[in-house]
Amino acid sequence: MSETPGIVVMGASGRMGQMLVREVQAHPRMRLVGAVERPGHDWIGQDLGTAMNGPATGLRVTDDPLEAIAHAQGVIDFTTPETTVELSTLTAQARAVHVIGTTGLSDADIEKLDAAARHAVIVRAGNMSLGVNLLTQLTRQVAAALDADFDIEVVEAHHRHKVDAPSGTALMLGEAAAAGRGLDFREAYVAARDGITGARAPGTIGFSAIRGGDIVGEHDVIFAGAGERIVLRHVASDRAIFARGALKAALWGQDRMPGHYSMLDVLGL
Ligand SMILES: NC(=O)C1=CN([C@@H]2O[C@H](COP(=O)(O)OP(=O)(O)OC[C@H]3O[C@@H](n4cnc5c(N)ncnc54)[C@H](OP(=O)(O)O)[C@@H]3O)[C@@H](O)[C@H]2O)C=CC1
Ligand SMILES: O=C(O)C1=N[C@H](C(=O)O)C[C@H](O)C1
Repeated sequence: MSETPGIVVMGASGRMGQMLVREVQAHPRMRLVGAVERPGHDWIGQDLGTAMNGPATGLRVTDDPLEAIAHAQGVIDFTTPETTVELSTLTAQARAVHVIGTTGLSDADIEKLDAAARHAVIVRAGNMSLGVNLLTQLTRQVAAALDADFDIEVVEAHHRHKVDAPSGTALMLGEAAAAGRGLDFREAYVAARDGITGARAPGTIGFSAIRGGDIVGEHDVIFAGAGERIVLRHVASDRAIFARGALKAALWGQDRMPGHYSMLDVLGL
């Protein structure tokens, strides 16, 4: 294994992309070897540091992921579902660890990632933070401990720019609750209530999404019974928690067997 793996950041100008660039640059056991943006983006051809309003780094932003990945051991990708799926074939060819934070992936997208993971290491999670991954385990335990009289609802809040709902984290928490309670997640899933919905169906898990301002990410798992309510909550106030998890995943993935892993594998939870 390389002592200091070379890392490429996809979507380098994004909210997560810029955070990831800073974290990789500051990491004592990583080297930033590439920064990729979409074709036509203003940053293409610019020095990455200058584009980020800082000192020059000598690294130019490219729109050619293949060129960027050629000499990398890891790619950290918080972009869009289309970009992530296309990239997975390139990372598999290059045998680079592909760390995926992108959410909003369809079942068909995930099947394509499974195919790429036959040849390369993919670590994917809708939330890379330690706190949320621990919360999934707690959610599973609480769902298993409480009887079916406790209705399960997941409420999430994010900034106004977020394009997918429910969030990837909400889905992780809902899946954990379904597993704990022995429910089929797809059958239990209820994501929208509007108008005359009828009374709440037993055995369902409801999802509600709030969008506004600059909320980084907040998630409640509510277990609502008769006369009492348990609320498990995670509040993210700094995107660095996601970036640090992603860096940990990129290091953990070095020299692993090909496979489609999660942050639970990385964190040993
Ligand atoms: N798993 C986790 O822990 C977390 C996951 N996320 C997820 O990460 C994703 C990104 O979030 P966020 O950073 O807020 O979003 P942004 O829109 O700020 O960033 C996405 C970046 O990807 C760029 N991009 C789009 N297409 C391509 C392409 N073909 N090649 C290279 N770059 C491309 C975008 O460029 P342009 O804007 O010009 O299109 C943009 O700069 C979302 O799915 C979000 O839900 C976010 C935080 C934590
Ligand atoms: O888009 C975001 O910002 C976030 N997305 C992830 C999600 O969909 O859960 C993780 C985090 O909540 C921030």
